Amino acid sequence: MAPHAEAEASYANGNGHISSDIHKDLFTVNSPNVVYTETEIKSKYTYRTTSVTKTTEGKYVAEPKETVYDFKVDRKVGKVGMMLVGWGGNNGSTVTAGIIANRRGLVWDTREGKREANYYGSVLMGSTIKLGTDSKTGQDINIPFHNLLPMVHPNDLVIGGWDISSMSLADAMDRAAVLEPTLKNLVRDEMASYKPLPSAYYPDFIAANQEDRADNILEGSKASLAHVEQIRKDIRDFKDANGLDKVIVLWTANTERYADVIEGVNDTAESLLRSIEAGHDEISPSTVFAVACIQEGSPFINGSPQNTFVPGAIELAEQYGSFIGGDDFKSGQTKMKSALVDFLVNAGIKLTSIASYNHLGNNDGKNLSSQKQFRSKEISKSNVVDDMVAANSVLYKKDEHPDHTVVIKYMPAVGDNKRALDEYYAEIFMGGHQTISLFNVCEDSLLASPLIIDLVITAEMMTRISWKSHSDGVASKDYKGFHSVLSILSYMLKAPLTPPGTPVINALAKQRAALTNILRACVGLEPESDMTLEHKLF
Ligand SMILES: NC(=O)c1ccc[n+]([C@@H]2O[C@H](COP(=O)([O-])OP(=O)(O)OC[C@H]3O[C@@H](n4cnc5c(N)ncnc54)[C@H](O)[C@@H]3O)[C@@H](O)[C@H]2O)c1
Ligand SMILES: O=P([O-])([O-])O[C@@H]1[C@@H](O)[C@H](O)[C@@H](O)[C@H](O)[C@@H]1O
Repeated sequence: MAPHAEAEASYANGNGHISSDIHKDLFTVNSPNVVYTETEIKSKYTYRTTSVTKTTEGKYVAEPKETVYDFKVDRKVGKVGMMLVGWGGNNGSTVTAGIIANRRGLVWDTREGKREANYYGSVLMGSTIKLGTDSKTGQDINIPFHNLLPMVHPNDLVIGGWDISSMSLADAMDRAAVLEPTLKNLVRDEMASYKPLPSAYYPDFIAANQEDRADNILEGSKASLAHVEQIRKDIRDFKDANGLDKVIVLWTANTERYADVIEGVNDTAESLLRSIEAGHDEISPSTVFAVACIQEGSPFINGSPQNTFVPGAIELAEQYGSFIGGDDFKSGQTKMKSALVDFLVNAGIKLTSIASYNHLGNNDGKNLSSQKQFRSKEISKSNVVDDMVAANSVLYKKDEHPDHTVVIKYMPAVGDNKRALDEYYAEIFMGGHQTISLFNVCEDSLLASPLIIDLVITAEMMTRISWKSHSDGVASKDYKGFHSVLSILSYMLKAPLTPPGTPVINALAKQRAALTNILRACVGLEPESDMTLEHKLF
């Protein structure tokens, strides 16, 4: 029986697809540095970098460096829960319906004909990576990204969550007006059975125009230990009720205003916990969720632009060894920007102006029509070019950067189908100019939902990867997890959160390469190289 078919027989879990360790069935790495056991993949990996020193004459000395790591991957994925904050929103209801449709292999009628459930737009479920080259023909061998390591299949995710709106997921799906009625009707019964848990609602953090939705809230309009404990209990109850091994929590609720970072209030783990107990009004619902998840040991990801992870929250995550990640899904206009700016600047074209306008008519747009909430989004949408510009001292003097403006308008008529209009203006050879004008219709929730899946799958995977380093040829004693701040998630995010003091990378290609190559290293494979010397040196 073909290995894949064998896998089908041994892993089909009643949903008609292979779950658990798909990796084991598609490829193995034949290397003295990689060991497979029933429960683990262990690899010894040499990380090669170049250390650069500047001389007194202003020259550089480049020195190749090697660091040896041991990686260990737990092959047992287990049963995974995904709890969404803002579950009844456009993204929350859409991703839930999408997973149900995929799990059941649904096909529905549309004006353009029949459509099948898919995971398009998910980098893990919809794209491939180059495993290597064929030993005989030299041709690239590309495999589905999700086969690189054991990953939870989204069809297996058990979904729950919270919302300040009490609407069932079926009614929320109708309110969202994202999916075709023919599809909605196929998932309606299951969606109607889903009811969001009541949530923490502090009116000052989101637009006043959201108040009419807030009929499903916990008692108290400011941070409190009671809210933290209730959220922790909700996670435990969800885990117990569904026999889960772990729960990943993701914020897809409304964009909040920025919280002021205040010494003695939220600048340290201790001050943050004290402020929550005191009901300080500068502690946001999203930070309360982050604290609850950190203390419960559930990875927490922020899909919105606000500064949920105030310094105290990051310190708390480090103290607990819990994973956090964010901020703000990178779904459409900004995703395009992070690819286009990378291309232009790295082609030696001097981008001098970026005008980003968009209008949309969903509830997110309604919330963003309030200045304080828009400001959170403006920040995350504006900073995305900083690293690419700063890296090119040929085009830009120190602190020089393109003009960059971000405009978002609320236009109810277009609903979830955001219209993004961008103009990129650049200087080219000998005083010439290049003007690129883009009109990009982004069906926002259909672009964001696959990112939610990628963020949750990756965060879960990181809970099963540990490492230790070698010094003078001797490996350190114990394995440990990656840093609490999961910067590996940056490909899916506009404003990637990184460990304090480490650089932020926004260039889309670099972000995907980091995700790919870190996971390749976990099975002892070298970084993906497009040198193809084998096709040049012969
Ligand atoms: N393409 C995209 O859709 C995209 C891209 C990047 C970021 N985002 C961000 O994702 C978030 C969700 O987007 P959406 O289109 O689903 O918005 P939405 O307004 O449809 O959904 C947000 C949901 O959160 C709920 N909510 C608000 N405060 C809450 C709280 N304290 N606790 C629990 N629930 C709460 C609301 O009732 C609503 O149901 C927004 O912050 C948005 O900026 C979306
Ligand atoms: O990801 P992206 O398309 O650049 O940005 C989007 C904005 O253009 C949109 O106005 C906002 O409502 C979405 O939440 C999202 O942030």
